Amino acid sequence: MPTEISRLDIAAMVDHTLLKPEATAQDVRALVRDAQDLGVPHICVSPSMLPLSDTGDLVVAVVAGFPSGKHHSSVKAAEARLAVEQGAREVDMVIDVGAAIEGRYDDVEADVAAVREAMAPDAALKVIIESAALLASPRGEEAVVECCRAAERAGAQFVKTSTGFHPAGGASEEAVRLMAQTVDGRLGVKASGGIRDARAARAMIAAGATRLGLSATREVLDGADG
Ligand SMILES: O=C[C@H](O)COP(=O)(O)O
Repeated sequence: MPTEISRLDIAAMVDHTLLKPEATAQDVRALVRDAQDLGVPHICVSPSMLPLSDTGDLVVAVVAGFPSGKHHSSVKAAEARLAVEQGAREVDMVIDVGAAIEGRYDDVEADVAAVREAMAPDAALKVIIESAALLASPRGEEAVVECCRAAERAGAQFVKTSTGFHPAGGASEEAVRLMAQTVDGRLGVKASGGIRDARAARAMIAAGATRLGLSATREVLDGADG
């Protein structure tokens, strides 16, 4: 295990995340305070929580088409546009996983492109491919690789493993490694879903993750001390 990955290294990669349906405005205020207290640079929240105040230097990410990805592309695009207008600097969109399972990668690309075009050029787009569901599907690794390629062709800045809400599971080292090999440094790779301790976080970074989506940020960072 690469113990040379320090707490600071991990913290710099974290999107401190609150996407639970029952989240309140008070919970989001606590998320912002936690992020500032823990020294993480980004937070990730649901669209209805915007606009936020008193976020200081925090980069705000908002999800679109979350969590099913089964929204019309124009709806995902409208969510992304509004989020950026309301102060988000990053958008985490969910693909239509069923389209990928059917091998309709051009449709995946068009969906991502619609969202990318709706966003200001300097805002970053992350594309959630629900890697555990794709790896469990008949096309397996091909679907992961082709979705990463579709995201890149459509102009995304990151590929992201998981919503954290899919029954197939969240991030795995296998998925992160495959995604990182596919984008080969041209895009970032965000590992998210089920990362609960420092050991898992370090394993994801060693596999090629450049960003971590965590709701258990405090537990992960506390475990990375020393
Ligand atoms: O996008 C981020 C995920 O929803 C976070 O998942 P988690 O609650 O399993 O850390």
